[in-house]
Parts: sequence; structure tokens; C-alpha cells
Amino acid sequence: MERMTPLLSASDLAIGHGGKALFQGIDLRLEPGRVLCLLGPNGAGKTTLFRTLLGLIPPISGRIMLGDDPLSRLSRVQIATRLAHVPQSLTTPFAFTALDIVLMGAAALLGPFSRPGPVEHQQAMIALSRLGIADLAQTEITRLSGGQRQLVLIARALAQEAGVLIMDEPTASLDFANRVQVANAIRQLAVAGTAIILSSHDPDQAAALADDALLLNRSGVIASGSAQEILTAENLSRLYGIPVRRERSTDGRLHFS
Ligand SMILES: Nc1ncnc2c1ncn2[C@@H]1O[C@H](COP(=O)(O)OP(=O)(O)OP(=O)(O)O)[C@@H](O)[C@H]1O
Repeated sequence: MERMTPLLSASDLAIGHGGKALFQGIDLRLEPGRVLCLLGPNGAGKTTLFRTLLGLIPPISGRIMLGDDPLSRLSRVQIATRLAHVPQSLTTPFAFTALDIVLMGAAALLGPFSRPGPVEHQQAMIALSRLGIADLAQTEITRLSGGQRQLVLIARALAQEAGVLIMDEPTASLDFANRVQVANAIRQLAVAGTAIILSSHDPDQAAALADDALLLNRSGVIASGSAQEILTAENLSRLYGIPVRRERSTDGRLHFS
């Protein structure tokens, strides 16, 4: 069977800072509707990989492609039409409303001297609706819960109309209810065709959310492939350097301890 062209792919990638490689030999491909989760200890290089995929740090070697185009040949605006970044949290001292924040995503594709108009407004409202938070459009973000703010950040990325979302620990600072809400939103976006690459410190979450996983530590890529297959006790033990137990509950979910 012919394979689909991935929205984002990397082959034989070496990444690092100041020309010093943290890893080499990273291969990944992300097709529409797939969720890929990066797991690895603190300082492993997950953020460095994201920044490299976003074109903010040059790779040391290897190739990154957005569809059929090499990332290195695309302008920032062209990259923004394909890839959107969702940061860990939203901090701003200004009294922006949720709609203001999402409009920033819709406006990312405009020229430097253009202001968002009705088209961008509509795009922003559609993004808020897709995340079920259209009723919060006029609420100042300082009045929103951590989970609601995270949904606003995801809506901002959606309003950018990129096919791939890159999410750096999207549920890191959230309580249980907000984590469930954001995780459900991520799955719904994937069902609708968005491709998502995210990082997590929670193997249970990776098993529940992701189709594929990439396990990285300072020794390199420990494993890569189908999340259900590579999230084994043995691989996670190697990844974190501690004994790990894997259990499957009656509802089929994987749990690690
Ligand atoms: N701008 C930089 N210049 C030089 N080294 C850096 C820079 N940013 C990060 N590093 C180093 O690169 C390594 C990987 O860091 P990175 O932030 O990518 O890890 P991470 O897996 O995202 O960690 P965490 O899970 O704690 O967020 C670390 O050793 C870090 O000190």
C-alpha cells in the first residue's frame, strides 16, 4: 500500500546547541490525524527537538520536511501556515480577552502592516468553538482557569490554520479535571485530522493519548514506533533509569508505576 506524504518528517536528524549534538539518528513522520508523544527525562532534549522542528534552531545534520518542502527553504510565514506551536502556559501582564489571544494566531499569516479583519475574526471564533469555549471569547484571560487558558492557546494555534500542532507539555501545570479536558480536546483535534506532536512526563498519558511515541534520553533514541508496542516496562526502565511496572486495567488502559 502506498504511504501518505507526512505533514512533517525528519530523517537522520542530529540536533543540539552551538554545533554540539545532543542526539543523532532521529527519524520521525507525522501524518494527518496522528498523535506522536515524546517522552524523556528532564534535560533530554525534547524542547530542543521542538525548536529544531519549528525552524528556530538549525539542525546539525539531517533533513526536516514539511510535506514535500524542506523546512530550510520556507519563510517564517510559510512555516506558520503548516506548523503551530502551543507553549506550556500563557503569561501576559495585559488584560487580553480570549478572543484577542486567538486573533494573534489568525493574524500570524498577515503582513506586518495588516490588521485582523472580519475574516480573521471568523477564523478565531471558529477555533474557539472547536474547543468548546466560544462563550469565553470576551473573557479576560486573567479570569480563566489554567485548563481554559491552555484551550485558548490551542485555539490560537488552530486559528493559524496549520495542519501540525507542536505542544510542549500541554498539561504540565494542570489539575486532574483540566488535564482530562485538554487531553480530550487533543484527541478530538486528531480525529478531525490535525497532526499533533507533544511532549509529556507521564507515560500513562502518552499511552492514552498517542498513536506513536519517541523515547529519548541523553544516550539517544531508546525506542520509536507504535505507542502501545514501545511503551514497555523494559523501555521505560531504560529511559528513566529506574525499575518500571506496566499493567493493563480492565478498560484496556496502560498504567506504569
Ligand atoms: N540555548 C541553549 N544553549 C545551550 N544549551 C542548551 C540551550 N537550551 C537547552 N540547552 C541544553 O540542552 C539540553 C536539552 O535541553 P531541553 O530543554 O531540550 O530538554 P527537555 O527534554 O525539554 O527538558 P525538560 O523536560 O526539563 O523540559 C540540556 O542539557 C540543556 O541544558
